[in-house]
Amino acid sequence: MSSILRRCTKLTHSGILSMLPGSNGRSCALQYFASEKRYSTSSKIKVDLDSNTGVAIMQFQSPPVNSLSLDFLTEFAINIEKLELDRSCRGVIITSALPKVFSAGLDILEMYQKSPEHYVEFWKAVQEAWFKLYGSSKVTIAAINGNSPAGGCLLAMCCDYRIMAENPRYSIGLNETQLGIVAPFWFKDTMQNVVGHRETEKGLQLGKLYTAPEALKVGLVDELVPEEKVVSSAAEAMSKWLAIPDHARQLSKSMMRKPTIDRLLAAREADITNFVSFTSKDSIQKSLGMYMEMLKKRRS
Ligand SMILES: CCCCCCCCCC/C=C/CC(=O)SCCNC(=O)CCNC(=O)[C@H](O)C(C)(C)COP(=O)(O)OP(=O)(O)OC[C@H]1O[C@@H](n2cnc3c(N)ncnc32)[C@H](O)[C@@H]1OP(=O)(O)O
Repeated sequence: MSSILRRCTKLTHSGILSMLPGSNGRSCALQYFASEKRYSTSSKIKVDLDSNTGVAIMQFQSPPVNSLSLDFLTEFAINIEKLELDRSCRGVIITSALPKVFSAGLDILEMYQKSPEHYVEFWKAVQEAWFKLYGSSKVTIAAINGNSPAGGCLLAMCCDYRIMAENPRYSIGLNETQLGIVAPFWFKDTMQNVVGHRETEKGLQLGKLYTAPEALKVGLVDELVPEEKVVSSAAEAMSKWLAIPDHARQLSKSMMRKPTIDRLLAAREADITNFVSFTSKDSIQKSLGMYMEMLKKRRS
């Protein structure tokens, strides 16, 4: 990994990168990885695995805002599973290829005016993505280079380490209550495991979107770096995590996360039933419809 950083630094200093369109530290890291094995070319997510370092970079590329649709979540779970089974992969960096947004969270359209059967399928995909990422034995680092509300925040919180762009206009948090919906218990558990009980209680009730500096202060993210350095800093952090023997780190991770995973495993079906009956309520549909309208108005 340090070879990646040395190479990035060399290129930046030599000015070669500045001759490339849209070049910056972020693209340097991406270009380096891109020169390695293209792991997957699915439409919404790109994965490149560097066979020398064992580090994969997963880039979300689903315009306009990387919302977590059924298709996106399915692709995501498949990619994480594939990397999990690949013994040559030791770590995964998750980031966005789109400007200003890491992920806008669950795709609201998947929860709006659809059939109960669709809600079941969608929620199973949300659960599956969480099981795969939260339960991954690999080192997972979120390189958060844009806004990351709700489900986007959940994905980031599932990772072992979070690095966010220090842009104060970017925010992250579980803002579900602002939409009139309630984050399920395992979203809450995941947040509580990151920032503790008190901050989760405040954050969840208020549906708080933390600015990048606020997120650092409460421990929702671990580092803030200039936007162009988010991916290279993630690569740097990754090298520290990979210096620990895999078996010892993996057992420690599993020991910390197993109770949280077991809790959803035991309540998987009930959680789906709850989601479907909650989402199907007229009042919830009304709230979601109004929220989508608000997003559109804000744009115009
Ligand atoms: C008792 C308990 C039982 C359990 C019950 C469970 C209940 C369900 C729990 C489900 C939990 C849900 C978690 C979620 O993830 S909900 C999603 C929350 N997401 C948000 O609130 C983010 C909304 N989006 C934004 O704030 C902004 O888009 C942005 C991410 C900051 C980006 O801003 P931007 O200015 O760059 O882009 P913008 O113009 O706003 O958007 C572009 C188009 O994209 C559409 N869009 C945005 N977000 C979503 C989304 N999440 N899903 C679908 N579509 C989205 C937006 O409407 C624009 O569309 P258009 O171009 O105008 O048509």
